[in-house]
Amino acid sequence: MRFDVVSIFPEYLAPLELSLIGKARTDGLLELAVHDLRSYTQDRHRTVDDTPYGGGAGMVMKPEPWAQALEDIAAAAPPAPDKAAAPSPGAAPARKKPTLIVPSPAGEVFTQQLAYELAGEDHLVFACGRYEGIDERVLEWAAEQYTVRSVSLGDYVLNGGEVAVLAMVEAIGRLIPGVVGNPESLVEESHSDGLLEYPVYTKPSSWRDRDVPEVLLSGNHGKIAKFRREHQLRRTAARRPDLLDKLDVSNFSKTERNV
Ligand SMILES: CN1CCN(Cc2ccc(Cn3ccc4ccc(-c5n[nH]c(N)c5C#N)cc43)cc2)CC1
Repeated sequence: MRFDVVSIFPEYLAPLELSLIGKARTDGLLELAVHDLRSYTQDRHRTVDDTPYGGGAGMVMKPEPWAQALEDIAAAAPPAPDKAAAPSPGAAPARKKPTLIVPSPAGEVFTQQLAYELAGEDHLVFACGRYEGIDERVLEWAAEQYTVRSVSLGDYVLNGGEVAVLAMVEAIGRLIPGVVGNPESLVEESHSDGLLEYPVYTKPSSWRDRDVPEVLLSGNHGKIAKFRREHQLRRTAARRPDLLDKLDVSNFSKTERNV
């Protein structure tokens, strides 16, 4: 998997050099390059924005620097075969388009399911907009050589796409085999089974007069699993009832439905 990120604030992406993603890069499990959009400008002021057509507050990001950057990145990327394309005898193997993720408050919401989907891609390119956004024609033009997806981190307003890209790269990168030491820890995660995760505890077993639930010290794995499942359901019902609506509760046991 290769990640390319374009931003006018490349230093914003420095945290991706740390921790799991940083180690995965060092170990060659993934590639990640951050590009300064201003290096694709042609004027001496390195201009990336201008006033919006139709009026309105703020500035809009000019299309040309984005086109230069995205052409450069697509051209530099090693060709990935399109495994889904039917081979045609005598023709060059079909190249899979890289995916361009454009963070936006107006995008489809980023979910764990989308993280899994994107973790299966060979090449993800992230366009971090700023100001009031990127000229819409860039997304239209980019569709010739990219699969373009506008994605939102959630229903709140940020000042640009960098924070969203930090979250998305971490959520996607950790799903790449080998990045997370113990793949088991990817199985029982919030949202992986549609429920929020259960509460976790560690030593000491008694802390400031608060004890770890006895069942967790029992060694009875059946009871522990039951305790954890019940607390997943309780927590989800209390904090995210919307997730329960999406689940097929017919495969819940009677007691689970009454938790
Ligand atoms: C006329 N007005 C009408 C209101 N719009 C709305 C608006 C448009 C951009 C911005 C700032 N910004 C620029 C690039 C960029 C990328 C992602 C996000 C973002 N915010 N929240 C998420 N979950 C995000 C993600 N992912 C924000 C961004 C702020 C507010 C502006 C134009």
